[in-house]
This record gives sequence, structure tokens and C-alpha cells, in this order.
Amino acid sequence: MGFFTIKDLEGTHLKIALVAHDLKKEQMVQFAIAYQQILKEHTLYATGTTGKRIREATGLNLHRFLSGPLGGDQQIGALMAENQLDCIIFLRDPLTAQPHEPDILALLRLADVHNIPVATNLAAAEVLIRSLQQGDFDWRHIVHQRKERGE
Ligand SMILES: O=C(CO)COP(=O)(O)O
Repeated sequence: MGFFTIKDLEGTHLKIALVAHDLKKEQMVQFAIAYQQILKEHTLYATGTTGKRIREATGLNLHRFLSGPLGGDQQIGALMAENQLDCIIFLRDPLTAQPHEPDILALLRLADVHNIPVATNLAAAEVLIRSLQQGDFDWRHIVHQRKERGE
């Protein structure tokens, strides 16, 4: 386990989850099209329907979990609990009741427990993706190394 500088870490690979509620799916598709050159450099996860829409529109290679109401939010939560996720873009619909509201809250809670950056609207998603491109997520690699060492 050698030492490294932030410079050594630039451009390294992150694990990103993409999730959108139904009324935000078109926004997510447009976001993925606009930023696919950045997204394709990373490992991507998505809930079922969101992932299907993104894949159809962009051809991006992503791992699809179950649909949100069937457990997809919880599967993404499990990734965080195991230190397997670095960033979440979750375009939430704040105006429609969701049958799996407890799962959504659990996902967001776990992001706070594990200090994972989350964007819940398009404006924040753009800030996150641009900061990711310029290396502002490099600290995540330090977190991974510490966890691997059991610190
Ligand atoms: O419901 C969701 C997030 O809470 C998203 O699930 P889908 O991508 O399967 O629609």
C-alpha cells in the first residue's frame, strides 16, 4: 500500500449510481446523453427502468438493478453499506407520492451515514458531474484505501 499524491489519482475510476423517478426520467436521459463522455469512464449502476432508458438512449454500459419499487433503491443502499459506491445522481420527483417512499428515505439516509455525495435534482447533478471530471472526487480513493486497511 504505497503513498500517493492527489495528482496520481486524477482521472481514476469511480462507481456512480443513476436513478430517476418516472417524471424525471426524460431529464435523466438528456443528462446521460449530455455527459456520456464523462460517464463512460466510470462504473455505472442504475435502478431497472432508469437503466433501461439510459442504455437505450446512449448505449452506455451499466449494471441494472431491480426497479425502484421492487427493491432497486435498497440494492443501491446495499452498495453504499459495503463501500462500493462513490456518487449518486437521484433525480427525485418531489411532487408525486411513491409507493416505496421508505426505501427512498433509506437510500438517502445511508448516503448520509457513509458520506456519499448525492444530487437529487438536475442542477446539483450538473455540479457533481463537472466536479467529478476535474478530480474533486479523488478523496474517495483515500476512503477506500482506509476502509481496506480496516481503519
Ligand atoms: O423508483 C425509483 C427510485 O426510487 C426508480 O426506479 P426505476 O428506475 O426502476 O423506475
